[in-house]
Amino acid sequence: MSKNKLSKGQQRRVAANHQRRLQTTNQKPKPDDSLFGEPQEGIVISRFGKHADVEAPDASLHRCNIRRTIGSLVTGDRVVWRAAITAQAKGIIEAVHDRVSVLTRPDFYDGIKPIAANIDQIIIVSAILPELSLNIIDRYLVACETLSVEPIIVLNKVDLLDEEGREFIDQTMQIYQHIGYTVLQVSSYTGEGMAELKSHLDHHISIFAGQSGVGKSSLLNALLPADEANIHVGEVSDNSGLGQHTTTASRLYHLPDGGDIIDSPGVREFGLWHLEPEQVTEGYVEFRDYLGHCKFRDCKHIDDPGCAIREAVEQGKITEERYDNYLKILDSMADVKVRKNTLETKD
Ligand SMILES: Nc1nc2c(ncn2[C@@H]2O[C@H](COP(=O)(O)OP(=O)(O)OP(=O)(O)O)[C@@H](O)[C@H]2O)c(=O)[nH]1
Ligand SMILES: [Zn+2]
Repeated sequence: MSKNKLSKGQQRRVAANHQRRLQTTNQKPKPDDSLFGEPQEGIVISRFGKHADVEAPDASLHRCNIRRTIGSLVTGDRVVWRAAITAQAKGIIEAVHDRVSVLTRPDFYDGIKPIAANIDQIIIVSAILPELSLNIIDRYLVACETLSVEPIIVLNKVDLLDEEGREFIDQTMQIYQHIGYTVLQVSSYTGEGMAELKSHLDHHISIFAGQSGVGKSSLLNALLPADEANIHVGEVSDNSGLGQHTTTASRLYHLPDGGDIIDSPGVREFGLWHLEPEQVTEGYVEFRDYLGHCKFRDCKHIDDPGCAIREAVEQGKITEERYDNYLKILDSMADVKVRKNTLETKD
């Protein structure tokens, strides 16, 4: 046997070593264990780009990198992470726990984008200024029902109402109270109704949803201690009547009287196009008693003969306001679907 040649046994060992090396190099590089502390639990307070701020059980805040294997990570996610040994370095988030709930919004390019995780209550903020839109409230309610997240309707800026206005609002809001929803009338200016709002936020992770300019930031500022309350409040521009989009990054705040609030710029309007019309129907709580009683099994509850829902509307058991918005929601969904398809075929 020549000196340069390997015996069969040596060749096998070399091949086996090579294979082992290949296997190890194919694995994702692991962070150097010596640079990080022990794995611990945490909650994502804010997520931006490639990083996230994680709150440790001792309430300290740590900027972290995110393992590439983690699919999506948003404010409110519960994670397993490890702090960096050196103070300046970033920690690393290694795993995400299953979510109790996830709030999403449609994205023309990415399909559906998560906005916030583990919320158990959505505060639908509305106001008489810029406008009181029952249609938008109904859209949010359907979204809440679909997500199985508890909604609370908060009507802000009641300081602007005179006696007549208050009567009108009381009556209008009864539409929602009659079908079992909690409605709170508040003013972030005068503090009216704020104690009741606080008590509804305790023990929950909530998110404020609502159109620009209804006063979401102002409410949050009023709920937080003065040194934390630096959320920018926008001016309602005179000509459009709509506030500017002033809130930028999504963030979780602990409230001094208990409970957490996630403030997110991504929830100005829930798109409902990724829901099926049946889900909108199911999202109308007061329809539930009548579903299954229509003449036709595939009744769309629009203009079908023998529709139990329409009959209930005619008899005043379901309010016309809610039913009209139901039709509008279905209509707008059809619109957006067409827009989305057009965009997709262009690609
Ligand atoms: N009269 C009155 N005005 C209020 C009240 N709360 C907020 N505003 C005003 O409403 C405008 C909009 O308030 P914001 O808190 O910026 O509204 P927002 O919902 O956070 O708006 P975006 O950040 O654009 O989504 C500001 O001019 C506030 O001063 C209130 O209780 N009463
Ligand atoms: Zn029907």
